[in-house]
Amino acid sequence: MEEKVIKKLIDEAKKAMNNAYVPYSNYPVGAALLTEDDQIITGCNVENASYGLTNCAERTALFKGVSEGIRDYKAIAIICNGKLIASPCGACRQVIAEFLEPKAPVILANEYGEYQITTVEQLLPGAFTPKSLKEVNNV
Ligand SMILES: O=c1ccn([C@H]2C[C@H](O)[C@@H](CO)O2)c(=O)[nH]1
Ligand SMILES: [Zn+2]
Repeated sequence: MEEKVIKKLIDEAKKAMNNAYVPYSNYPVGAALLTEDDQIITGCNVENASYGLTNCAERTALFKGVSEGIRDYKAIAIICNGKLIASPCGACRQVIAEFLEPKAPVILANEYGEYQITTVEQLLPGAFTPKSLKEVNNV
């Protein structure tokens, strides 16, 4: 990926992180998806007094995009506050694997602009995906 695009995605994820609704964890997270046609869709985590209803930043971004009719994504950047480099939870890894190719880059960043790049398949090896169901149902 071009450095310029990586930086732009991290920047947009950071802006989304500033909208995080995190009164319970105080742990804001932001995500930015790059669509196949080079649009950027962002999301933040949205918590709830009923804690288990919290929606992570990654899933917010994906559900926003899909609900707007966008299904093809080529990369995602995830950022969290502080020095720690972001790491998506298990639920988000599964949802990312639904919509991004196994080799798609996943950019994990911290607030200071430091980042590392991994892939969907490295985050969730042997993922259960739409392809798994296709082979069984022969569709
Ligand atoms: O990948 C992750 C991991 C955690 N969170 C959120 C959920 C919750 O609001 C807060 C603490 O778990 O961080 C995300 O948004 N994305
Ligand atoms: Zn998550």
